[in-house]
Amino acid sequence: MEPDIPPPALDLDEVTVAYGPALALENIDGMVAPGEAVALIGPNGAGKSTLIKAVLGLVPLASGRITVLGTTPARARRDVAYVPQADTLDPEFPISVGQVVLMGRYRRIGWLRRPKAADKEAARRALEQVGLADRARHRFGTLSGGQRQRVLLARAIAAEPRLLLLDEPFNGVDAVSEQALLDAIARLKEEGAAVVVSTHDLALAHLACEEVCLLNRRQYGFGPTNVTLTPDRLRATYGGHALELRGDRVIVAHS
Ligand SMILES: Nc1ncnc2c1ncn2[C@@H]1O[C@H](COP(=O)(O)OP(=O)(O)OP(=O)(O)O)[C@@H](O)[C@H]1O
Repeated sequence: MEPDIPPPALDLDEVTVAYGPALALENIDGMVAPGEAVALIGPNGAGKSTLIKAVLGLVPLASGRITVLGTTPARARRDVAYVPQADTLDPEFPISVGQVVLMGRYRRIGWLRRPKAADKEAARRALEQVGLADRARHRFGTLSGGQRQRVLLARAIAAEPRLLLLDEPFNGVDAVSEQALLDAIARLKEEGAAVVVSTHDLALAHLACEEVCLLNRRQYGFGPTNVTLTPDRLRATYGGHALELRGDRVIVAHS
């Protein structure tokens, strides 16, 4: 008998998305294996968030196909976690850090059931993994932006995802939070989860991602980071936008 080969965590097949008459994404093609991370890199408005929303099944495709964990985005949803940009959760919302993380369990336990001891333990461990175990009782809104981002990552970790989607998680976070985020991504990959991260931070792509997808409505490259993330390809992707190149490595790309 053939050994069972796990399906790709994510398979993009000629993915095209339109908002009315305007194409936001055109013919995006690529694959992410379990245990691997891909960085989505491109200027503002390139379609990175749109691609993440399409993988979540939140925007319809004009053509092409997205397969998540061997099935449709809607069917795979339970095994997919999403970390939005930290400023999308109202910091004034009167909820504790522990409660935010516990929300990650609800897709598994159902919104109407009470969390069990195992769920609370999973939430506690997730918070520990992002280095914020001592903040469980603090109000979410009292944390710094970087700490809030880590809490949202802990919520995603608590969901035990097989595919994790992160939308610009390193925007404006402090060095400690950045390292905590990198460590948590590394651990998830070790456990076999795949990670998709949209970012402007090219150093992060080099550090954490085996693959990159260069995006500006259409695809300017999708492949192993060390051969795909070249200055020439980046210039093409960013068009007229400013790039900061140090030596032959691109450290920061502004847009
Ligand atoms: N709901 C929408 N309706 C119409 N157009 C949209 C909608 N959402 C995004 N767009 C447009 O689609 C394009 C891609 O936007 P998207 O937010 O996916 O880019 P992005 O790469 O994530 O940018 P950013 O880095 O600024 O978040 C942009 O031109 C944007 O204006």
